[in-house]
Amino acid sequence: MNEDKDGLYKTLLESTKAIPWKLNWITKEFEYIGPQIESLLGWTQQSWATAQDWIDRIHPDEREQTANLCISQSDFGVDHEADYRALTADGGYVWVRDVVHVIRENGVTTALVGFIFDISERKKMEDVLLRLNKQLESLSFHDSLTGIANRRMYDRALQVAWTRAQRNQNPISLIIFDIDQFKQYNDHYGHAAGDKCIIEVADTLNNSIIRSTDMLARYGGEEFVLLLANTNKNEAIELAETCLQLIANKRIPHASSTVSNFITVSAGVCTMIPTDNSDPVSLFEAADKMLYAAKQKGRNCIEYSGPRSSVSNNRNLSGI
Ligand SMILES: Nc1nc2c(ncn2[C@@H]2O[C@H](COP(=O)(O)OP(=O)(O)OP(=O)(O)O)[C@@H](O)[C@H]2O)c(=O)[nH]1
Repeated sequence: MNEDKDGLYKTLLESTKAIPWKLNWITKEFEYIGPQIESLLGWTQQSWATAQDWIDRIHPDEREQTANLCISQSDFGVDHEADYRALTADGGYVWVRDVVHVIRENGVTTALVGFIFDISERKKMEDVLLRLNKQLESLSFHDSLTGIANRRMYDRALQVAWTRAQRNQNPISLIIFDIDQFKQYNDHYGHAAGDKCIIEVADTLNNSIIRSTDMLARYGGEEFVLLLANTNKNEAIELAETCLQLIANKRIPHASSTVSNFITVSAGVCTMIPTDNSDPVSLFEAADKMLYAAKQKGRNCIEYSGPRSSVSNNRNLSGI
């Protein structure tokens, strides 16, 4: 009767997808491993003699960590599980999950029994999801037309840069650029040409960036913001002037402009050293006011509040 029962259990265990095993924790020798292991990894049942065989067949990247976890948990008598890549007989790897139950006698671990599950499909799906999530995250922070940062990313970057400037009492500058008479451009050349023009202006502005802490974003429509951490007023004005010149150099025809025969932009510049209770929105509002002033002044120019600072420029502005 007992033999029948044992036979039944063995048949059941050996017909599951999960691979059963038992390891003597005193001798560190395998007492049993299901025959399914051979179809999963290619190694024969007999080749699993000791715990070392198991350790040797774990991918080197997670070998030490997995073995250490298993040894310490087993010694402490704690059931555990581990995901790792198991070496196949032909030199490949398969992602598996090992679920381990610890058997103790009088407070001493005597054996481990466990199941090995093939989780390679799940891992593949996880990789795909991870890649998709990364893509999605990147898309949600980038403008789809120009590929530069979008307003969402700008808002986040501004918050970080503002807090840092507040803490270190450094100047922070913002330049808002707006393409002049862009409605007329669209009306004259069509919306598709308008899109191309926005891309070219974005690329040109982006090329003016020389510090890793500078960030250009498309704020909306034909409006761009250039956020400049640790940049004083003089430096920001000079950079804005460089940008206007770089765009003029592109000589993008704009036949219906009353300002020039080519695309021009206006810019508002603002620099602040944040005080304790100041708000980053105030930086944008002040720069926007200056942009409005530049438009009022006739466009294709830069406006900033107050006199130019006398602090010498230490930004290595790109040549024009
Ligand atoms: N092609 C294209 N046009 C856009 C896009 N976003 C906004 N626009 C257009 O940009 C134009 C902006 O027009 P306005 O805000 O009147 O400003 P403007 O004509 O540039 O005039 P000023 O700013 O005063 O010089 C509108 O005609 C919008 O339709 C876009 O993604 N692609």
